[in-house]
Amino acid sequence: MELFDVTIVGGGPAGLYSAFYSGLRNMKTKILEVQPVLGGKVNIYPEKILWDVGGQPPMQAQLFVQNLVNQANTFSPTICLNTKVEQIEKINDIFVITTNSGEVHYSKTIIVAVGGGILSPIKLEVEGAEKYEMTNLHYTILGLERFRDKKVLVSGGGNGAIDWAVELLFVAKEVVVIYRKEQLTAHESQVEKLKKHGVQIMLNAEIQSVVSNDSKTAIEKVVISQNGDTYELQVDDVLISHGYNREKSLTFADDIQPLRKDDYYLVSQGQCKTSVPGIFGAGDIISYDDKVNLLIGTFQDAVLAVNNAKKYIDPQANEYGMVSSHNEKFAEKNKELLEELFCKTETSTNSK
Ligand SMILES: Cc1cc2nc3c(=O)[nH]c(=O)nc-3n(C[C@H](O)[C@H](O)[C@H](O)COP(=O)(O)OP(=O)(O)OC[C@H]3O[C@@H](n4cnc5c(N)ncnc54)[C@H](O)[C@@H]3O)c2cc1C
Repeated sequence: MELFDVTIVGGGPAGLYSAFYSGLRNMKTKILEVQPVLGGKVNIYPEKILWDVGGQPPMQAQLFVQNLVNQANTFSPTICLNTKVEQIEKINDIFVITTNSGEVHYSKTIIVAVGGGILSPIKLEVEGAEKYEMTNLHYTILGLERFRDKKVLVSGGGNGAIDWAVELLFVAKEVVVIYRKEQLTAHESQVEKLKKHGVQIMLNAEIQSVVSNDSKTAIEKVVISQNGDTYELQVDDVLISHGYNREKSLTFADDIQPLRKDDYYLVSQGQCKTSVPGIFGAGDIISYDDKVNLLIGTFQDAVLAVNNAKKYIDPQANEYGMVSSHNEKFAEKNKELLEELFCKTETSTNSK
């Protein structure tokens, strides 16, 4: 039986930063992630340019994930992909974690970082729509270039849909947005951008059916109902952003049920502690007053969760860790990085 100090359930931003910080605090760390890749729901929007992560230049989400994964690997945690945690129980002070394949993992503490659970996009409820998923019906943007000079219909009015519509403005020939409600619910500044570009926004509107092209391989027209009327719209591509179904996969044994909100989010008892000693939470899964689910918040949660896990294992441990970058663990790495930097500066000076 290999016993870990911390087992992190979920390899999204909260889990990845927890792994980094846990290594910094000398804890033997493991990440269990259900998907074949790390990064969590940032993988839903790989092309999006992130502007709101403190101190980071604007960068595409896929690069941000790569940076997070590299940082998480700094102290070489054990990482198990394709591993869905199904049940957590506590036996003789050790957490016993069972996965979908029947494997069992053992840990002194747990950090639950499962975000919104296992997400899958809510599909377009139109007969036969699924057969166009291989061609021009999309539930995410994987490569903006694909939409160059196309007429794209975006269905949805929340942040996800409107962020995509704004990105498409730079490549698509035309963007049309339809939304079933009276008002778009996305950030005002993004909605403003659409309006400035003269994007057609149809409210109180829904896709009623789709009409395929002659070869029946792709959607050619979309039939839209709006306020009792019906319209046909010629399209090249259809992008659906109707939210996500969430699988509440993770269960806890009866004697270690953390306090939950809405039967799902773990209610924070302060400092990312849950109501069960030894189980901590970080990122979108943890709920407290005025919580905003953003990337920056996941990092602070992760630090608190890890520091409390450390304290749980070793009550004598320094309560708040240390100013991270002053940690002596970086001394050797700093030397290497500074030498590299010095070499680069020398080479560029010599070549002038
Ligand atoms: C469309 C969209 C755009 C966004 N844009 C921004 C933005 O511009 N700026 C910003 O700051 N934030 C943005 N966010 C929010 C940000 O992505 C989240 O706050 C962040 O990803 C939360 O990280 P997390 O690690 O808590 O959860 P997640 O990213 O959800 O990661 C949780 C991980 O846990 C795994 N998991 C779940 N259940 C299990 C299980 N039982 N066993 C094993 N693994 C499991 C999941 O597969 C996933 O990898 C956006 C979110 C969305 C949906």
